[in-house]
Amino acid sequence: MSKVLVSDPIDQAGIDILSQVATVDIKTGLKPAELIEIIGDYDALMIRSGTRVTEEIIEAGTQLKIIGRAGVGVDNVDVPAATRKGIVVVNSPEGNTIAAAEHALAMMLALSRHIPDANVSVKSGEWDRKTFVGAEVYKKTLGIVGLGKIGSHVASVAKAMGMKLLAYDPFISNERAEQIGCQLVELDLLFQQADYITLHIPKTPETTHLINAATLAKMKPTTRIINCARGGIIDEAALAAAIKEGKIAGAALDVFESEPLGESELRSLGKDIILTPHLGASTTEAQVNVAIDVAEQIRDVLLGLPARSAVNIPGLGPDVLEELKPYMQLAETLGNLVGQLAGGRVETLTVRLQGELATNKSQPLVVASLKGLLYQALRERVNYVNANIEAKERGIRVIETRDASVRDYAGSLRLEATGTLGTHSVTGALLGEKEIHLTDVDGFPINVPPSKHMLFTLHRDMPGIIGKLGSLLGSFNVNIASMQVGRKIVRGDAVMALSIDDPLPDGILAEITKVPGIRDAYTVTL
Ligand SMILES: NC(=O)C1=CN([C@@H]2O[C@H](COP(=O)(O)OP(=O)(O)OC[C@H]3O[C@@H](n4cnc5c(N)ncnc54)[C@H](O)[C@@H]3O)[C@@H](O)[C@H]2O)C=CC1
Ligand SMILES: O=C(O)CCC(=O)C(=O)O
Repeated sequence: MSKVLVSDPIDQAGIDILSQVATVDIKTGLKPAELIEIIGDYDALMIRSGTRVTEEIIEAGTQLKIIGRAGVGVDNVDVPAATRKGIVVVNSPEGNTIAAAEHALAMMLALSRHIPDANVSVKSGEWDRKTFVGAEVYKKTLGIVGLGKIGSHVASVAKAMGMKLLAYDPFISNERAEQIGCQLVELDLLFQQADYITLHIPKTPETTHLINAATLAKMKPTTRIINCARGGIIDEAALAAAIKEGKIAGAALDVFESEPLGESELRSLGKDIILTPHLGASTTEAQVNVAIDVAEQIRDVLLGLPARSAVNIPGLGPDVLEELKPYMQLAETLGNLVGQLAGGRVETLTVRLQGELATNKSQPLVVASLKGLLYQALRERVNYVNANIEAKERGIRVIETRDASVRDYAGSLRLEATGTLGTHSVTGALLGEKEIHLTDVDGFPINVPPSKHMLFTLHRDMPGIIGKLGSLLGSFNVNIASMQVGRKIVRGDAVMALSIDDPLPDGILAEITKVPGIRDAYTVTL
């Protein structure tokens, strides 16, 4: 019989499901070394946010087939390490949406009316009605950063409370925002105008310290911030200073840069701050939902069935998967690339399946393309199962076309993304069994393997331009690994594709477009 280790408190409903197919051991509060010592005995690990599943733990899990995260965020799991070992990582994308949204709303109201401190005051025998005069949320402006599942629910309740809604989410369409009753605005405007700011975004390199001394300085002295998303999106030292100096009115935090919260200035800010110990998902209902959702997936995977919310491995039949696997990687890479070239908000993605891919069997490649396209927005939380729904929610129209007559390669894939900043296209194929090559960018033929950091330029094909670009990059200490020019006619327009060793330093793109003859430059990280 399989063995499952449950290392965080999980609702009994989940344990009951696991017990149908496995021996279940519940061992909470294990230290990393203790977990490493025992994990080798288990086929599955079920966690909440308390267990950090590091690469070391994954390496020690020699029998592990699946890691189940009873919740949304999988940032406490080293997903790439699990993927490398062929371990499925599953989560529950929707089981705690309402709980987290309600917690954010409760925090907003509690902060406005000083409920926690007033409660403590009465319980200690006082009757102080002066200290706790609050503010109404009615007719105030709520700025929602991240209009996904939780942000959208917060929006609909806040609307009913008479609040004006601004939102910032670069991956959501205006139509979708309007449906929810929000006006999409740039982040700076949201910071300047909002009376309340609530964060509902993942923690990514782009969102880390999104709230910092500089952005706090843009806010009104009456602004209150709520973070029930992830610790680290707010620079806690800068927040504490801003509250102390009266630059903003207060904050309510459920999540912290380091959890459990240790010594922190945040604890000393009195009634202007509310702190809860990562309780967003802690409702009876949500805990039942996520426990069932994840336990069912663990049971299925242990029975050899696909998982419905795998964040790393598609829930497709193994035979189809085996055949399409190299092309799935191609589709994801092209989706990620074309999304970054298009920039802004993508409205339409056209996927053309060419040559031997022009069959119904290749449909998963459309999903894989979408997964790649959405990677910048959702990181490891977009998967083959939710990519379609996530695209639909963002108002992205997907057009699928087939052309069996294209025979340059056995099979190739062309993606075209149209968005608020224009249209871009990329084509790719496999060389040999699985070596990915980009064969066309924006209609210009090239033949380069994608690399982690790339730079593309659109320029006039004229003498000296390559040298100038090379010297400019050199002056910024950017090392070029390879470079290729694609052109249709001599001295016409051309595309240059460069693989570079490191990400481009800030500000250099603007310098590149100042080089005479270079019209546009794009940098991507794959
Ligand atoms: N406190 C708690 O106990 C809980 C916390 N969470 C956290 O709440 C957050 C939101 O969860 P969901 O709404 O379920 O996720 P979601 O994926 O439905 O929504 C996230 C939204 O953020 C947007 N986004 C991504 N990068 C962005 C950026 N740089 N700027 C603005 N928007 C950006 C995405 O387009 C997406 O619409 C996650 O971080 C999740 O881990 C979720 C449940 C419980
Ligand atoms: O498991 C928990 O209580 C935390 C939930 C959470 O943060 C999430 O689902 O992302």
